[in-house]
Amino acid sequence: MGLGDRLKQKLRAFMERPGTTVSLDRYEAILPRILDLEDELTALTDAELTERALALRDLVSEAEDGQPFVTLAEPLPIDEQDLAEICALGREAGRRALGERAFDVQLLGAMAMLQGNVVEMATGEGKTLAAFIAAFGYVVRGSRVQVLTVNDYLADRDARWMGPAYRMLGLTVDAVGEASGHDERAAAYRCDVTYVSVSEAGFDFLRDQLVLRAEDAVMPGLYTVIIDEADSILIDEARVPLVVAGSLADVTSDASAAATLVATMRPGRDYEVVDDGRNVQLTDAGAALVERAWGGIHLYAPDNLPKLTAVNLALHARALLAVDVDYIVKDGRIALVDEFRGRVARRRRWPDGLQAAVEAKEGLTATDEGEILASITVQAFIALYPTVAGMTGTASTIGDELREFYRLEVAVIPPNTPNVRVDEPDRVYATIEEKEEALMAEVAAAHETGRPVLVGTLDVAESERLAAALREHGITCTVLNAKNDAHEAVVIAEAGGRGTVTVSTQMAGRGTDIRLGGSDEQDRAAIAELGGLYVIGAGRHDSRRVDDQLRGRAGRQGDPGGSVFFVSREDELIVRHGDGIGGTTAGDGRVSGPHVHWAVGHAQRVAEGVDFEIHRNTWRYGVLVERQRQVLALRRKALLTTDAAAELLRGDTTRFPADLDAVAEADLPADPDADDLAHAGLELVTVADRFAEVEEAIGEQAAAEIARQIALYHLDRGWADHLGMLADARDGVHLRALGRQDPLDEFHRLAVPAFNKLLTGVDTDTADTFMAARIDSADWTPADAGLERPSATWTYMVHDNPFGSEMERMFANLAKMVLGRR
Ligand SMILES: Nc1ncnc2c1ncn2[C@@H]1O[C@H](COP(=O)(O)OP(=O)(O)OP(=O)(O)O)[C@@H](O)[C@H]1O
Repeated sequence: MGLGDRLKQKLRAFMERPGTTVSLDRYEAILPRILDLEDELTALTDAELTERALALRDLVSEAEDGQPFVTLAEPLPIDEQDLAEICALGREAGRRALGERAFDVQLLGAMAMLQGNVVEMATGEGKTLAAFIAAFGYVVRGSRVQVLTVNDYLADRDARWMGPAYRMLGLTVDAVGEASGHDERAAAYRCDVTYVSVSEAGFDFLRDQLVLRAEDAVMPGLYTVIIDEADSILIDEARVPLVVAGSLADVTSDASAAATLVATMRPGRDYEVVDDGRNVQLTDAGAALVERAWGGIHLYAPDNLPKLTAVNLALHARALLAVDVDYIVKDGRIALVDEFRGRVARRRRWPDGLQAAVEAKEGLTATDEGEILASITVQAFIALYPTVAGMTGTASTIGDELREFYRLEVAVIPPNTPNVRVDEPDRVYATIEEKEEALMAEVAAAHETGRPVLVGTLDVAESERLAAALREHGITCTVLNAKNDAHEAVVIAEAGGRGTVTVSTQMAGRGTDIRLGGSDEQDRAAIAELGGLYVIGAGRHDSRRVDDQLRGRAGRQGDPGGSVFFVSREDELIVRHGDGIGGTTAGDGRVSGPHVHWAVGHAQRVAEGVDFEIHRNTWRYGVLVERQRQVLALRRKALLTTDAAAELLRGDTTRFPADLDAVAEADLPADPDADDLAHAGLELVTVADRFAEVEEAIGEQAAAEIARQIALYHLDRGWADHLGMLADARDGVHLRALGRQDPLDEFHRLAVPAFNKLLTGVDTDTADTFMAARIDSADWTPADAGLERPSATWTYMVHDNPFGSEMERMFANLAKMVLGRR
């Protein structure tokens, strides 16, 4: 079966997937038992309640030879009785300490999370409290818990907010943020429950992989993780590599010269945008222009590869990345915009020189990208936790991905109060202009009545354009986007007020709590009477989840509300994946017909299918590297915590010359072996003998420490080189894919022997360094032999390569073939 057939089969399976979710029957049956227990618990004093929770923990200790508060590699299993007891205690602590008694649906959510599921709970249904109960449950079953959030703010907020309830149950809790120092981090991770953003946790994990003394690591290990906004972290960010980079990289580039040159080029003549706007290539005329401008060079000569790369990157930056869509310029820096959240994506960079190309395009100073010292994708990082649970408002459409990539199931929790929001069918127009005209009229009509309106847009530029148009129509509105996020809290607080019109990017779509009647909710009843918040989407996103999150801003906790999306045939999603969508067009541009709505949904499903395939494909590349990383991590841990390096030297019988000065003077062939050395009359000594001498001179412990530091240096150096090599190999492999070899097989053919060489290389390099050095004091470090470690200076996330590949185009065409036209 060829690659194409395999892809076709997979895509078909994806399109025909069953939407199964976890049954809640079992958990519902426990609810009465929780009520009974609750009666008992309300009679206790606070101190007695704490005692009761601690008694649960003691059960684990007893099972583990009476050790107090043990942390197990995996939590003990949780049966019905445990679930009931945990939920009753959690509910009671929440009621007393926070003034919030968990609703039944929150308990269902907590129980489902305690069984290692991802729960879908609608906006405002109180996921924070449900997660607290689940976290408590995992701790009393012997685990430590990290609650992963999407940012520092939420980690801090939730740890503070839930803190009193945890403490009432005898648990310790803390948060880690970017500003936390080393000792604070170490202490926070040793609490029973730690709230931390996924990036901070990932960076700490990576930095721990680079420490030179075991006691400098901040994380005591990875146990249970509960993931907030699970779809966002597990799917949208899954492919993002977290990176720790060092300062020794050589940064010379032609970025700025290339940017100047490319700015003079004309689209169509000098370069072409291809693949539905996902790729760009130089024409012959363009290449000739570059060659002339750079003094008659031959651009495609191997020596000029760096120049060709610089031109290609500059073209990408110019033609495919747009300011106020993909990034904004803020305070003299490029800030990437997160496509799913509409926010500035903090600490994100484009990979492989693209960042520098965009900086050059905007006339900014290039920021250093450094050499990658350690790296892990979000998905691989999450996979390291033995126990995973999560929660989000939108999980049911990604059940398959969660199952395939994480072996997680989704439990859909019903809302506490039924959802009465009215979701109208999409309104489809022929052109963007007609669509926006109709959207204006819809906003104006709703605004006239005083009903609050939230207009959702796809990017910063669109939000600004629509806001300006609304103002021209005499409608006052507030804009919320990555550029003016400083006033977010105020804007959101008032977005549900009478007559308020808010134009926002996806920023308003997740985690924002829009209250009817504005912050004081004074007008609440009247606004509810008007129909509640009206969400109007200016276009559909590639992912249904983003649209659903936007809709979810209306109709929260049983409020009235409404939503509708406006779509045009010219929208990017429809152009790329919609196949025209059919229908007949009325005088105002409105398109109608039996298949129009189906066609819009179809375009979105194709986009999602493409994304899934790319995710799966990048993951296949990542699997091998991740396995290598794990092997290396074990090796490193052994070096760090045992005297493995000293053992190695002690047992090494390779002979080296005893007197290094004599070697310089001896008459030797280019690459001498031991025989050559002996022949030249040099005295030889084995590594083992030399090591014994050094031990004698500076003490066993000091010698072992020096051996350790040399080995760690070579291991880390080798890994950084390996990562660099793999990145280059991947690019090369894709070129080779055109030559019909399976690129993944090719990649493995390169990566496997390189890694094996790395592992053996560490041992020989360690011996070489040791023998070449003159170690006469315990203070000796590898830096004395010129082996400088790059300091782990930067942490960042690599932004998904935005420009398309052969692969993506292929998937999109296949998806269309598989789905067919109706
Ligand atoms: N059992 C409860 N009793 C009373 N109030 C509650 C209860 N549970 C949650 N709340 C309140 O509901 C609001 C929403 O809670 P929370 O922020 O946890 O929701 P969420 O599910 O995380 O929403 P989002 O999807 O917007 O993040 C909060 O103001 C919280 O205090």
